[in-house]
Amino acid sequence: MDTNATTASSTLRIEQFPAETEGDTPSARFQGWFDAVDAGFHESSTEAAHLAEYAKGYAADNRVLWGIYDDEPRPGVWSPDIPVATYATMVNSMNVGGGRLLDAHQITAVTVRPTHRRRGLLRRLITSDLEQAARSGLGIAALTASEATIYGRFGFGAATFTREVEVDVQERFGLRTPPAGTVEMADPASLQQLGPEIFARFHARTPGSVARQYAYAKRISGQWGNDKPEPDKSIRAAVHYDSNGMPQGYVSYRFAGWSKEPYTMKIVDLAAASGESYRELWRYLGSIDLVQRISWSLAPVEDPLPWALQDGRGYAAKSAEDVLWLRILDPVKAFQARHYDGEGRLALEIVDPLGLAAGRFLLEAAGGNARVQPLAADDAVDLSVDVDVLGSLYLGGVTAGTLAAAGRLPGATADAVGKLERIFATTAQPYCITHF
Ligand SMILES: CC(=O)SCCNC(=O)CCNC(=O)[C@H](O)C(C)(C)COP(=O)(O)OP(=O)(O)OC[C@H]1O[C@@H](n2cnc3c(N)ncnc32)[C@H](O)[C@@H]1OP(=O)(O)O
Repeated sequence: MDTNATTASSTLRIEQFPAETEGDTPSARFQGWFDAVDAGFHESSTEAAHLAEYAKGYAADNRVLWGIYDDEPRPGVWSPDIPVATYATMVNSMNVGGGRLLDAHQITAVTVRPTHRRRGLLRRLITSDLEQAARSGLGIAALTASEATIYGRFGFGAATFTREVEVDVQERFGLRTPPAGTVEMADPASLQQLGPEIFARFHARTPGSVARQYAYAKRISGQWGNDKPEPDKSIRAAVHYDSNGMPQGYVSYRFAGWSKEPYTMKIVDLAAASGESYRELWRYLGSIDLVQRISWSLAPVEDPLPWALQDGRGYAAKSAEDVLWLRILDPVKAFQARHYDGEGRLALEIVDPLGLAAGRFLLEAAGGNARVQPLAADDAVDLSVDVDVLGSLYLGGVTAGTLAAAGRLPGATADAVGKLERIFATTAQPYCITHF
């Protein structure tokens, strides 16, 4: 795609391209694009030698990169090969309950140069991208947001949350359940292969989980550090095996250093294919000597751990953070894909400022499935819902009653809110430990 757009000072051109490498070297276009992303997120410029690794990973993810280029920069301005705005997309599966997976259109690497902000460049990129994604048949779009105030206007609502927790692992630490299986320390490099295998089973059983991009296996196994694709020797790892000797969970972690008191071990990544494995990994973490606290920034909001501990007060929940923001692109596809714990029949109008999901629909849920049919524009409906509010409701991370109390369902009767709540109610809180 090559779209021209004129501003007061220059002509801006939009390009869409894959992460290309020429042999072992990333293309000049990729280098310029990456430079702009680094600047947008206030990172140091990535060394040329590392770019090839990232380009390889982005190619494996099938990322589509977008750049807006200023072809007529003033003299002395940063190279015209470096875009004034960046944007990227890829498609990965999302667990939508009941073990069902739906492809999600993921948006990432959104930056606009300070000199070009608030001129509508993000709006231009995201509206054009969402239209393309909807046309290509994708039912839902997803992103993780740097700020909570940006994406609601484009139809995204916060849908999953995690908590930062600190667990006291001194004398008071202990689990109520007897040990099951064994936990072994592992060569972190083994997680390059084992990590994704176990994660795939966690993904299959966890509503809200999103499949992971290439970099994850590298980072959890210490082959890549957080800030560069070079080995991170501080990473340690352990694997839980069930009583049949099958690996069921892993944790990778690093020590926060002797200058930080209380002495703290930080979880880098923890994924378990069963509740038992989750508890056993914590039993292991609690047994590490010379450590007083385990910290984890991605604990589930409804964490079983404090209920598994003999002393639940050793578990301190700190801040909560939104992770996935969802945007319905195709209501029929998205709502029919989802699993339903609730039942009911609801006629709803979707209000969508971008028009993509707008319309009236009849949703009938029973036996875990829903049938969704478009209605005529003048058919009666139970209530109107903004598309960003539906994004928040989609996985059951918040109830319609809570959103009504927050004033996010204006004009809806208590009866209609009740219907909406019953249909979308889920027994499990959605949980996503994938950032992208
Ligand atoms: C998925 C991700 O990658 S999240 C990462 C997002 N990127 C960052 O946080 C990096 C730093 N920030 C930036 O690069 C830019 O400020 C961006 C990308 C957030 C916004 O880009 P811009 O081109 O300035 O946005 P644009 O001019 O298209 O604004 C569109 C609308 O969003 C609003 N908006 C843009 N940024 C923000 C913000 N940070 N907070 C609140 N509102 C915002 C604008 O006011 C405008 O509103 P309106 O249409 O109602 O008038």
